[in-house]
Amino acid sequence: MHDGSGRIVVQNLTKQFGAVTAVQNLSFTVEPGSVTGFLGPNGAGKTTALRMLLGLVTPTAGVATVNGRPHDQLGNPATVVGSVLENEGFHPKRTARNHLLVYAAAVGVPDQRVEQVLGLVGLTPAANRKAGGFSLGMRQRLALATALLGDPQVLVLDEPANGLDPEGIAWLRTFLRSYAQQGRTVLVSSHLLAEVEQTIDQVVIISHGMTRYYGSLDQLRGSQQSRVLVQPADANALVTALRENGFNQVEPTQDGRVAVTGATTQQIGDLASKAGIAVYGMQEERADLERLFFQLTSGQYAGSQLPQTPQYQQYQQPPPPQGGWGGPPPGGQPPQQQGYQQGWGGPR
Ligand SMILES: Nc1ncnc2c1ncn2[C@@H]1O[C@H](COP(=O)(O)OP(=O)(O)OP(=O)(O)O)[C@@H](O)[C@H]1O
Repeated sequence: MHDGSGRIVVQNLTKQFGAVTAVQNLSFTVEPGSVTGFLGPNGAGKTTALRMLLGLVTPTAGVATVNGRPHDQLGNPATVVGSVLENEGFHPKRTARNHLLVYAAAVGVPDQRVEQVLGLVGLTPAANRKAGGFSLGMRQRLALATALLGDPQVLVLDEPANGLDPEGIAWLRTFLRSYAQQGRTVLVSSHLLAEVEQTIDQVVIISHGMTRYYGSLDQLRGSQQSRVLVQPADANALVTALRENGFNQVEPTQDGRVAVTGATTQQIGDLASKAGIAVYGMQEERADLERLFFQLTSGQYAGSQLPQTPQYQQYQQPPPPQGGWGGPPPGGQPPQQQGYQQGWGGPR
């Protein structure tokens, strides 16, 4: 059984491997009922952070808890947190069902649970096949089935989309969302925002072992000011009219259009109509999340300091454990930038 809420709290977590600081003062909170992406480029410190959360690596400083307790104080951890950290080797000659039966006995759940988890991950038809002949995608499903044996409140998955075909990714997306909708906590790492963008609602972005941003994906998206590209009959007249009405972020483009930031299509349309300027089309540019993700994390490869985009201040304090998804720290403007990360395998 799981007690408490399934909340994950990471506070000032640090891991030093000799001269290498893999994780540096990392703080974030993951609330139940949502899918949270744990994002960062390769080497950002994702796996190390997840391993500390799962009690596999001892922190140099700081603490990571589930339901307010470090992993080693969870009692029977398999019933609280299920994880898939890396592509652990399954015994190649053992069938999927037998593999699960062995682990079911180890975590103290009845054999019937094996049939349930096989069904949950869509592996029932392959239950009697040997894991040695499985594709990467099937091995990932088997790893997930193993993590689900204890019916955990919290799921922690490191790069779960690796090796899955588009159908598998769509399946995983639906599975994780419905898992979270049951009030459970899902934390999924990835180094590709696009891979998890449609699955997650919350995001923790790390780079250089530090949190760069955490909060809602919508808020991150909303922080990117979108532009409207307007095709008017008279570009100069529209620029003048917009500026006269207080819209100063207005630029004519080389193809005769006008790029407007900070105004809605309705505001622009109304204003053009009042000024008697015909408008033949308007196109709203979507916020480019990928670009923002790159901006937040690229310093890692450039060897530079944290990006200092004005609207992203360096994140200083973890938010209080309660009060939703971290979001920006109190008083801060969204999104907050701080210092920074990710695998699959069976139970520990
Ligand atoms: N056992 C270890 N000994 C020394 N350095 C380590 C060890 N484990 C990780 N590191 C280093 O810590 C940093 C973070 O590694 P980590 O594997 O946590 O990053 P990651 O974000 O998971 O990367 P990836 O996406 O490539 O798996 C890297 O520089 C890595 O080389």
